[in-house]
Amino acid sequence: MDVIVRPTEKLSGEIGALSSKNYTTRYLLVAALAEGTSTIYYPAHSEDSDAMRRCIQDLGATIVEDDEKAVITGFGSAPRDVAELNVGNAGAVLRFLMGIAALSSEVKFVNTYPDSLGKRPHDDLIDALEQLGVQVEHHNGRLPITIRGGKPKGGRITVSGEVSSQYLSALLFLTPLLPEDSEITVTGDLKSKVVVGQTLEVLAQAGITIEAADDYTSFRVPGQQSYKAQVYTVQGDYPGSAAVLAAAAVTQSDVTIRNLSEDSKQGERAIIDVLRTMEVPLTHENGNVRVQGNGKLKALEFDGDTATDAVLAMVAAAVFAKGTSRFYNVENLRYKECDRITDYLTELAKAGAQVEERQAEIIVHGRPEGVEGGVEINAHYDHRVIMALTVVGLRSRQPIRIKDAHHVAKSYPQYFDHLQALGADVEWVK
Ligand SMILES: O=C(O)C1=C[C@@H](OP(=O)(O)O)[C@@H](O)[C@H](O)C1
Ligand SMILES: C=C(OP(=O)(O)O)C(=O)O
Repeated sequence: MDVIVRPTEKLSGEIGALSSKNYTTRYLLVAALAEGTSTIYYPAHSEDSDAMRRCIQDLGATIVEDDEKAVITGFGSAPRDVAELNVGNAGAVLRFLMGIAALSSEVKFVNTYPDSLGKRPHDDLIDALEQLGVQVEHHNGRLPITIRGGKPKGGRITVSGEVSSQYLSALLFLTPLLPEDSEITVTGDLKSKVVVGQTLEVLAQAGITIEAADDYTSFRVPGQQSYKAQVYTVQGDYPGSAAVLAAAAVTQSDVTIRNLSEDSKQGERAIIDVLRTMEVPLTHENGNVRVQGNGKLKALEFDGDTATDAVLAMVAAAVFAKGTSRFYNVENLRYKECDRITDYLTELAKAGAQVEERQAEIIVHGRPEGVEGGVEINAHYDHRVIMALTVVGLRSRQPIRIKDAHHVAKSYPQYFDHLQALGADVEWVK
């Protein structure tokens, strides 16, 4: 399915934020790793969170769900034997479960998105699991991957943080269940460090003790721990909401998003400060973010690694800013659903944006006068490319057509419904 995005001058109205993807995947996982019954209020419903639901059920968890909550009875430290797991296109789900698969005798992760997740590297996690004596069969560090657990004991593990924080998070979920204590040392410059804070927050809520160095370069994890069954509530999602806020910022708008907590550990809450720095009129009170956009934005410089999943939305806003914006420290955007530097900038340039890439930077020469549009966009299987190009399309002179826009459902299936409710001229077409 494609989406046609037509120029839209005004957006107004109020929506509730979607539920956080990162917290949903984590709560589902820790609930599965507990032996009792946990309740998760307001879990996300999207392809990635459904992938975690499907896989933990395959591994022996039961889930009973209604509109408001998921009630999960876990398998504890003993996942059921399963021949294959299919994580769809979900990177975090894959990496977290590669860790947990070390508790099973043999699990094969299949490759259903050869042109997206199938291209992403997992070498650093494979290397760390091998240090625990786990056997891993892989294709040059990529899917399909078979993990043969063989009862790892724990001990000293070194993991690189250079490419993704998800490898470290995977080890933090696994090691508390091992018979011996573990010492994890992180080498290189840890990317997406803030997301590790979300992992530690959820582990603590699940009753797990971990001693973390302040800079996250080392962790001491006592072994023989057990995850406690708990009641969790999923907060609103900043990365997805960032795209809606960017849309409000580039149009004449009065848009409110509810349920975005001011003290969230999501790094992508930086969208608020970024838009403020860009001089977008905005308030954030009692979890309500209200943007009263006038279409005028000022360029900025920003360390993108602190808000990795909101960078594409920020860049889309910068396309219409006065001046040149620079998003630096973003090399790991190259290892996501697509190469979010080269592929994304190719699509932005097609739409008429003036952008430049460096190995670890995105540079945007803003065009306050708008861009031409009138093109077909390749989504590159990437929900965040789809959301960000939609923002650009709203302020293009000619409509743009985003091919295969259904991949937005990886994290935000209701994205276009939300935009339509705010008055955006967007339409699904076959
Ligand atoms: O741990 C997680 O849930 C995630 C970590 C981040 O990935 P990287 O650590 O690879 O940047 C983020 O981009 C992804 O959407 C979710
Ligand atoms: C990169 C993302 O997800 P993942 O790494 O879990 O596939 C994302 O949601 O933008």
